[in-house]
Amino acid sequence: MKQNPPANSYDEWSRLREVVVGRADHYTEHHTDSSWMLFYFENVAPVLGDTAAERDLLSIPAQLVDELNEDIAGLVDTLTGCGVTVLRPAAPGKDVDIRSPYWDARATPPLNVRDQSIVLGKTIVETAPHIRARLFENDLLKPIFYRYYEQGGNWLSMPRPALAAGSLDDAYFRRRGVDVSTATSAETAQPIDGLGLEMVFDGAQCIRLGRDVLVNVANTNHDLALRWLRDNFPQLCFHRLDAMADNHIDSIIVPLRPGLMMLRSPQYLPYLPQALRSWDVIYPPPMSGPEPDYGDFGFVIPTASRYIDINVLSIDETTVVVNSHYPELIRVLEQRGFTVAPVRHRHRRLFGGGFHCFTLDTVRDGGCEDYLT
Ligand SMILES: NC(=[NH2+])NCCC[C@H](N)C(=O)O
Repeated sequence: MKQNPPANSYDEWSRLREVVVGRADHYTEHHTDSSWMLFYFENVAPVLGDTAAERDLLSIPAQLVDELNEDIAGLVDTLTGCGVTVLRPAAPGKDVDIRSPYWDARATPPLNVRDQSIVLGKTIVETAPHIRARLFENDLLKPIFYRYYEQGGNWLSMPRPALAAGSLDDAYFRRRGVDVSTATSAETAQPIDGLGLEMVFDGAQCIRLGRDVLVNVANTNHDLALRWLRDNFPQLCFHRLDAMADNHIDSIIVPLRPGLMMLRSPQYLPYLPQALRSWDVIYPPPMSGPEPDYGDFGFVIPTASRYIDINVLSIDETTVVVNSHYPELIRVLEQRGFTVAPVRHRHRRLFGGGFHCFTLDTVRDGGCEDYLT
């Protein structure tokens, strides 16, 4: 009988053996409470404007969810066809409301499984959610995490944040003179006496390069998490990227193999550790296709930027899964000698993620190597 391997995932590019692919069943609402608004502020503020505070459940047309699920099925088929074992979270229920002593929220399905966990070598780390609606999302991955634990892997969790009123830091925006009061004035949670800013952090704020891990730190919530990572993983070298983005960085920097990365634009080079700046860079080509037209669906808002399509998933150092709706990038990668597995992903801007976000690579061949010296 085939023995399941323990988790082993140190980088973003070595041969992929096992991966969790998220699921979007019943993803027909965004609960736009203050924690959601603050997290997606850069994406949604230009569209929502001052009306944000009045909206609570923002509905997503069922047809778009169905199409998303078709595209995810295509991703699963492609990965399976490439010899990768695909694992899926347990099925989320419909209209699941969750409640803590300080707030309530409509639970988010486990679609962007990159966000609430990070695999650091043989250890699965559950991170500390920013968005209240996501606090129990990982419960649906626990069957998988137990499987790896039983194979001898380690499993850690950052302290679970209360996400009470006042837990989240808006320093990233204050530094830039951006007024986030449309997000924060919509606060409906209760405070906890004496609790200040908490440790709050998503796995997708990290990019793994073997022994070295890039960590985007944009505020005190994230700084607390960086300290936790350093204390718990003394064998790894965490590089602090100072506010390179509001939170996730996997639509900005995507290492493709040692010595080669994709980078959103040269303006991000100064944020990177010196050793990485000498890597060869592919800058994403302009997209010629039109933006999807959602006019017929009434009110839909983007939770990802137009750069979300650089969020590719590597199967190995020469094979990448890329959105078939971005033929310009496919061409550039092929010219550089990559084999591209194209997969259709129509609604990537509506659900906050591309193929890297929708996946959690639990087993890859690579080890704890030093690729920076
Ligand atoms: N792991 C993720 N969910 N990453 C998505 C990052 C999207 C990024 N904030 C953008 O708008 O481009």
